[in-house]
Amino acid sequence: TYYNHHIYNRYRALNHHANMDNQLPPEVPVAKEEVAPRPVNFSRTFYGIMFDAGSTGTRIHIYKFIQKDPVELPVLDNEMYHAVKPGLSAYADMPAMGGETIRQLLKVAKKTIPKEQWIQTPVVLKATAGLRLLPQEKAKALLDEVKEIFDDSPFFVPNNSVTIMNGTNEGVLAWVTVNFLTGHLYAKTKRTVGILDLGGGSTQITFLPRLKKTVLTAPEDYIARINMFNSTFELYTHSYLGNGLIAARLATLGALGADGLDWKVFRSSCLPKKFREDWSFGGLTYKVSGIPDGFAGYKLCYQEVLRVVKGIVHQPFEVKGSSIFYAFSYYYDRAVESGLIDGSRGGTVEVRDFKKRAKEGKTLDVLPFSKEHSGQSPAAHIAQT
Ligand SMILES: Nc1nc2c(ncn2[C@@H]2O[C@H](COP(=O)(O)OP(=O)(O)O)[C@@H](O)[C@H]2O)c(=O)[nH]1
Repeated sequence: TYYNHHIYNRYRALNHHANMDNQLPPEVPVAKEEVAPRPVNFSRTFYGIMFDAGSTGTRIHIYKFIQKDPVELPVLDNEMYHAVKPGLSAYADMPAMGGETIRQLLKVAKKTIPKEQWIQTPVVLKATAGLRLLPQEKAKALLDEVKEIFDDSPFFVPNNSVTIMNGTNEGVLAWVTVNFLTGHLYAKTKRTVGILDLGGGSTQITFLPRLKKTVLTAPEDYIARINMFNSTFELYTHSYLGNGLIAARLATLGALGADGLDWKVFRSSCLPKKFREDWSFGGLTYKVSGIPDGFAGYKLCYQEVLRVVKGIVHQPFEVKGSSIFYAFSYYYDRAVESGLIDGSRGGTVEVRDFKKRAKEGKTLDVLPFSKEHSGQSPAAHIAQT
């Protein structure tokens, strides 16, 4: 989850109907319309600590804001970022060790933020698919551990500061972020861009439908209503849990949720015949391999992947046209890895470009959306946010 200071303030005005679980610190002043007397030399520096607890890693973002004027919005002055792997969910059976990763990351915050600011600096952790995929009691044990570490820290811990963010909020916030950064977020905006976020455990699609039919024919819980600029936006959004890149690969191998992990080897024609590795995800280790005496390649792999996504992918008619989507996270990583885009500049691709690369065997990757967007594909801007 990427936070930007303007968005951060805009979130305050954003009344998200779908149970917005984001807790905002009370310190951030809301811009007021009325003109206040301007104190001389008013300048305030403040910080915020945001943990993104993803399925493949935990990241800390330490934001420094400067507010030069009490009636102006604060400006983001700096962002400090640090990440650890694996993610919290890898410690499903040893929450104390999971908590230790958070303690280590908080050390970075202590080094970055001046001591006198600690007590008013809010610290928040939002977990995504990794924890959503765990049994409830294991996820809770991890969250409780993190909460204790936050409470022991010198930072300000708001209510509900350690939670699992739901998939709807994850998709909606990514859409707000990308549209803000690309300059599409303003009153009565019509020309917005969609987002495709491929995480390790889940994948999100969010866009502002142009056709009323899209809203009317979508499953009810795929439509999120958010209030911005005194109007309501009806967004199409869905998070496919278990269809992030890593989870979908394991599902393709028939390994996700399987027993006998100690002795079973999960095989797939998506992997080279002689391939053999141990893969760890969500605290479990899976032995995976190609099919040594069988075949490997696009066609067979495609059939395997199809079995995983068949019947679960909702395909709104309007995205089959020439819609623009910003694709990031693993979409970006895989596009760079397979040579479709430049790693530092990003680029524009069509879904069929991924398909072409997969056919050429340039990448081993499973593409959960390859079926959905086949044919007339929307252009995707692959962006690193
Ligand atoms: N664009 C962007 N990608 C990120 C950020 N943090 C993590 N990622 C990417 O997210 C992917 C991993 O997703 P993760 O958060 O572990 O899985 P999730 O729990 O299913 O959302 C990788 O491709 C990371 O490079 C970020 O701040 N910005």
